[in-house]
Amino acid sequence: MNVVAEQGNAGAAVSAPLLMQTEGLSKDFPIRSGLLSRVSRVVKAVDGVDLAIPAGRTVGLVGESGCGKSTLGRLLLRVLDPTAGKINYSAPGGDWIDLARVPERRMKEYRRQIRLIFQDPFSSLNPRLTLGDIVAEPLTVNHVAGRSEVEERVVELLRRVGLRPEYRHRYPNAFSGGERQRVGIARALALDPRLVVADEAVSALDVSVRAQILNLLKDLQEEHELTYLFISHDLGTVEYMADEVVVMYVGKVVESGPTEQVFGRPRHPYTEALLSAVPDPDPTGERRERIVLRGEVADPSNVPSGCPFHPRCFYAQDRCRTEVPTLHRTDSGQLSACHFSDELQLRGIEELGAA
Ligand SMILES: Nc1ncnc2c1ncn2[C@@H]1O[C@H](COP(=O)(O)OP(=O)(O)OP(=O)(O)O)[C@@H](O)[C@H]1O
Repeated sequence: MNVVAEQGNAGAAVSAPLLMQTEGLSKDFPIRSGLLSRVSRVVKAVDGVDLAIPAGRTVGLVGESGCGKSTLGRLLLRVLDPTAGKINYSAPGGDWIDLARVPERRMKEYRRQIRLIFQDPFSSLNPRLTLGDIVAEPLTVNHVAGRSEVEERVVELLRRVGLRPEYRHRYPNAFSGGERQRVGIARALALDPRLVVADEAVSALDVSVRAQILNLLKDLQEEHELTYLFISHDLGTVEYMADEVVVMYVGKVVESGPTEQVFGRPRHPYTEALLSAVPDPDPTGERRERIVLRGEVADPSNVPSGCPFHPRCFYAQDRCRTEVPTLHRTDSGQLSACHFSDELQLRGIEELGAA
């Protein structure tokens, strides 16, 4: 196992110690049908993923809906149990622990260190709880603070995320989307985590509110040396947030590397197509050249032969239909799972007209 991400996920020197590194991580969902409930097909939601997350950095995880991003995020804190693979985690004492093999009763300790932020932090919460109760819940459930201390911590957490402490007596329905997400962040921070998995955390917010929340996440990262796995289908947001980016297609990583490099000069046709679909920030500007993604994301229970992207790829050759490409280092340093990664002249975000 690499303990230092000299080459990141990635390519260019990142030289930060790793906080987490998965090896061959996979998650199958068996689908049962019929009277006897037999397994009729298996959805390969995450399929052999090696993901390196450097400490104190942000790794962006992108791909269309259904590519396995959320499943991968949930595997990291064992909300879901993996079917195969390792989740190597650098614990506070410096030991490497394979979270995939930690018994469920011991996961509580690690789930304090790895927290999840959702799109709607209130969807699973009791609407009759006040904001203060909601932020306090991780503290009381984990018995990390006494009654009076909890109150103090809640006030401090609300301040930290830019909410007025007196809001703690109010109920969630009194708050805007941005305020609700600030509460979600306060809850995630309550236990002083080391890794935060943010799953579409700003996707439902208006553009101006989204920018405020992204900046808050960046400030908190600096203050608390946080590490983020930032999951989003919005490449513009990922470009702003992430040091490194990992592109997933049908459960597999198809490209990864430093964000500037991957978005500036992609080495996989799927990344190029995703970039061409980023909305143009200047509506009066020249129309962006669009590489329309043909068809739908492949069915993860019936993955096409050869390269899983070949039925949608404009550059596909015979070889792509039969031979599965492996993730390899390209001549520019990033990783790509395209047979023709070094030959194709794919366009980056500027050439496509987004910058
Ligand atoms: N519990 C489940 N049972 C069966 N299939 C599932 C389950 N959870 C996810 N899947 C399937 O696994 C695949 C990956 O889903 P996942 O939600 O991880 O993708 P995603 O990239 O996060 O997309 P989205 O942004 O829409 O959530 C999809 O085909 C999805 O239908």
